[in-house]
Amino acid sequence: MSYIKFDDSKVKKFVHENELPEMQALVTAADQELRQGTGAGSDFRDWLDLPSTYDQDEFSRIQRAAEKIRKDSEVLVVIGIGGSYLGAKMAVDFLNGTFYNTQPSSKRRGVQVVFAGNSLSASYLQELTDFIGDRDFSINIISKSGTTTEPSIAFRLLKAKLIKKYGENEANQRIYATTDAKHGALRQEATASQYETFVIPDGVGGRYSVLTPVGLLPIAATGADLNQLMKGASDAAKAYAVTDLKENPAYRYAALRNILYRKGYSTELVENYEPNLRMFAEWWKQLMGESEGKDQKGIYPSSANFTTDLHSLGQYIQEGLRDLFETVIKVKEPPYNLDVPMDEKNLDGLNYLQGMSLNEVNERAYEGVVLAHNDGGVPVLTVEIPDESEYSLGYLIYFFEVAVAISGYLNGINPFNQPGVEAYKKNMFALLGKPGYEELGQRLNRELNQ
Ligand SMILES: O=P(O)(O)OC[C@H]1O[C@H](O)[C@H](O)[C@@H](O)[C@@H]1O
Repeated sequence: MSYIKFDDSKVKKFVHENELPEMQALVTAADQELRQGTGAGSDFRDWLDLPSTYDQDEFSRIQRAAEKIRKDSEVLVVIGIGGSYLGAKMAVDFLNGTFYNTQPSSKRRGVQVVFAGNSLSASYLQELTDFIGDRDFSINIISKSGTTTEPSIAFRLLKAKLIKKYGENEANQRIYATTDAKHGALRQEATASQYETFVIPDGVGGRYSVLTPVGLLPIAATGADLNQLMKGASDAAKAYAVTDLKENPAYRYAALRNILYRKGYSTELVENYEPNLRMFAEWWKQLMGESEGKDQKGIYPSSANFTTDLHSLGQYIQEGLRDLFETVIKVKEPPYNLDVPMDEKNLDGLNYLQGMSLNEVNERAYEGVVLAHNDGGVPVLTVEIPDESEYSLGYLIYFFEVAVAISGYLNGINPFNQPGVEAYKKNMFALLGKPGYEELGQRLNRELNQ
């Protein structure tokens, strides 16, 4: 029995029964490319075995650092963007719930965790600085390259606040740098200022890095169980190492989304029925979008939060352009449940739900939505995890990581690079007057003034 329940019954109408078995040969070939390193981008496959081969010493150091942060800080500011942001944020929200940061400290397992360096908004940074106020805080700066503009600017500003409060020596002991083992500006600064550092392994790209120190330190700062997280991922690594599509739901998911894509279903909406999974979709969008959107092709990864968006996007999903398919991430047993209360007056007419639990209502909503969207021409896949534990999250992360790698090879692209993200950066540098970009700057300014 698979730990994750993958339900593909609601794509049957859209996929002929021969199609999946006919994908087996291609999936087997993609699996070989991935496992034997014969596919494109093979230098970036170290996430595959990471859940069982990670550096135990560093893992213990992360836990000790998290303990120190929990003792000497009320707030941890995590600075990073893209893969150096989304995984940690997604996991912190998933494991701790929507109101974690606003809970009184007596109810929280760890420190408040806030994120910076994921936009260029001055207002956001000012509000975040005000949120910290005079309270004790630490910084975890995360950047693989060490040169990304957004986190670098945020780090300058927040480091200045830290130094002002504690002086340079103590400030340096409150800065934790997660970066490349040897290269990059952040590595240089960390060495010079003697920050405690953690390594983003060479063979792990940003969007595959949540189970490295990138995600692990912020997650540990909330008091979550890292061992269980890694155990879930390593059990998934074993479960999803089989090539047979009948036995491997992650590969089946990859194959089905490729079958659907070839039929013109070019947008995938990942959906949830639990608000603490909102950020999961954001993490998933980077994983899918940067992995697959290249060579002028790829499924467009999008998301919706239910039942919220049934009252906004619901109309489009039901009756708009028929190029959508949905992947629902479902939690079998959410951490809490409530009964719908009885109301004597029954003015809202809801007494027929009396005694029913809210989770049951949510479940009926899910079932109703799947059938309605199916009738409207939308294929629906469901990925169900038993609960919101660390173990389940580790399992789920690995499910999507291995699925997108296979899916990318099925679609004939390199799932591990992201050349396209450089284009805007070059333009931005040129427009900001960065040395070395003068010629491009002149051309862009002429274009802007036309
Ligand atoms: O960790 P960093 O080097 O700062 O990179 C952060 C992010 O920025 C880049 O633009 C890439 O598109 C992402 O793949 C990466 O995760």
